Amino acid sequence: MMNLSDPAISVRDLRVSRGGVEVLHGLAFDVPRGQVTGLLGPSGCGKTTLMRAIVGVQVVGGGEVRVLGEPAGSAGLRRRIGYSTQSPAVYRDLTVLENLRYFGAVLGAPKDDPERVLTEVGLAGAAHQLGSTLSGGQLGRAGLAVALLGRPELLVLDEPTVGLDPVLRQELWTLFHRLAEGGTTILVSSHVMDEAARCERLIVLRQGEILADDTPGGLRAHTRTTDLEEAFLRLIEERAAA
Ligand SMILES: Nc1ncnc2c1ncn2[C@@H]1O[C@H](COP(=O)(O)OP(=O)(O)OP(=O)(O)O)[C@@H](O)[C@H]1O
Repeated sequence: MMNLSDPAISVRDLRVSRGGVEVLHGLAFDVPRGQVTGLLGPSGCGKTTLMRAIVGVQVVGGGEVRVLGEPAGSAGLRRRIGYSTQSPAVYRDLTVLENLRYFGAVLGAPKDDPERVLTEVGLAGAAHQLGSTLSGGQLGRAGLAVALLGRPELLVLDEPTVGLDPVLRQELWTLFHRLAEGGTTILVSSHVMDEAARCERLIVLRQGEILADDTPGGLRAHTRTTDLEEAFLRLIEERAAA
């Protein structure tokens, strides 16, 4: 049995190779429940690979990944995790609403869930548009809507705010915090450090290693700067000096 105080995600000595090259070099960290944890780091540092390992679709070379008390990839976790990727799988010849009804049925989500999630991601106005006609930002939100179907306990969101205007970005962050207040655990990646301030906890990755695992406040205090972009640079300098 799992305790509510147990971490939602627990990673130990995780090693992953892609295309014959090791891209995650023995990561270890926990993600607390009911919080928004940001996975931050530059393009190519391994964020997507790490998320794939957590949702159980990545072959791992070593180590342990436990999610909601079970080994990553367990069949029982399928409906408990919502995952949105950077290239959302949305059928182009179905409308947004038809897509959500289809995925909702596959997941066994409540009948009115498609309408609920459409409103939550601000896509109700595009409900009857075909997948093929969506803009990049709309497509991303459609993928996010799919991830919200069935109210999963854990949301793993790969760069969900890329390409969105500031108003929409703000709305999505408000949604993430509202979901977290309701007990949902959220792991969200971003390559822009200004989004770090919106997270309750941060895991900063660089070249397949963890540079920091802290709160935004802790990171600012440790690096003696209020600017998280600057904090990132100081962490790199610190690592180089060590
Ligand atoms: N199929 C693959 N074959 C070989 N190398 C790969 C493959 N997929 C990813 N990589 C490499 O693994 C590393 C980590 O990639 P990953 O997609 O996890 O990074 P990321 O931090 O998510 O980047 P981005 O923010 O640009 O999406 C990169 O160096 C990438 O080039």
